Amino acid sequence: MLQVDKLTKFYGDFAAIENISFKVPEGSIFGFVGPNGAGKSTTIKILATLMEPSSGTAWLDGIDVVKNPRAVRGLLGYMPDFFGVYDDLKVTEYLDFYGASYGLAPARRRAVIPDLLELVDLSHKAESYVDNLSRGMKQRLCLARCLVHDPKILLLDEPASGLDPRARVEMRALLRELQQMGKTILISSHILPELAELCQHVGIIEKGRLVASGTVEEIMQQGHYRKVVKVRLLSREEEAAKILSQQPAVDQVVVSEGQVQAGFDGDDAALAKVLATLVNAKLPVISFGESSNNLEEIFMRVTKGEVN
Ligand SMILES: Nc1ncnc2c1ncn2[C@@H]1O[C@H](COP(=O)(O)OP(=O)(O)OP(=O)(O)O)[C@@H](O)[C@H]1O
Repeated sequence: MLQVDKLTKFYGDFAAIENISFKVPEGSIFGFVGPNGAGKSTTIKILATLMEPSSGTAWLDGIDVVKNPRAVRGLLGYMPDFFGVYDDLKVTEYLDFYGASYGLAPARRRAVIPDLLELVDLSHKAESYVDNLSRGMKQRLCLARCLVHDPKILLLDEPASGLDPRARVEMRALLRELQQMGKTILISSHILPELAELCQHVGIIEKGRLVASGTVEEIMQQGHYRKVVKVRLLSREEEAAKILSQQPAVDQVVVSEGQVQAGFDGDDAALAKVLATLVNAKLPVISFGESSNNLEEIFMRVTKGEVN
């Protein structure tokens, strides 16, 4: 469990973050979303004990990051948003170096490194020089490095930045695997749809302030966001649009690009009734679902200052 309480950080007179509070339940993935310069890296560096806050604090597994940074370090794995240069260091040597830094005995390091390389799919690169790896491979190696001491909590600052679509999918799969291994994960990103799919909880930060946090569902309730429902049909879209606009909790029905889209303000049971109505009218429905871009829509509205 990770708990952040009224965290504030000034650089001189400038407040990079102000009064940030949120909780990440044990074993869950928390998406920390915000535009460039919003204060994500500053927050993560404080959690990683690399920087002290001006006020407020955070607890990792109940341990205060300000009062007891040494104890916290053993619990966390931190992946920064950029890499250093590692001349003449092979992949295995790199992990061995980090293992030694964490105080792992040589025998333990020899046992753990092949497992880590297998986890991040780099076994075939064990004897390659780090500088010769592709960007995606370097990101995965950096993730392996965070895991060398088997931390409970991972703080990942834009782990998918600069990756191509395939490498992003692979990174997501890897993060899911780590969650299944029981890790609690905080991941920052501005790639919103991919976070919506991966994270159970999100926090949206803008200009140093947390403007929304909770599950995507909770954020939608807090801000009175409507869901967006999309329906694809073989034909008779106009008829479907008419039926939809007569349903309670449905508004702003539009037909575009062969599908019907509508705003919807209700729970899952109400949504199931809407689908049943379309099917009972014998409309040829191919697919019916909520927009996968909900988080993106929320983010755009929240950071435009339309709410809060
Ligand atoms: N050492 C520093 N001294 C002064 N200002 C800083 C320092 N580090 C960061 N800032 C400023 O604090 C604000 C927050 O920066 P931070 O790096 O935390 O944002 P971020 O959300 O991680 O952005 P990005 O996604 O671009 O990394 C920015 O305005 C940045 O310019």
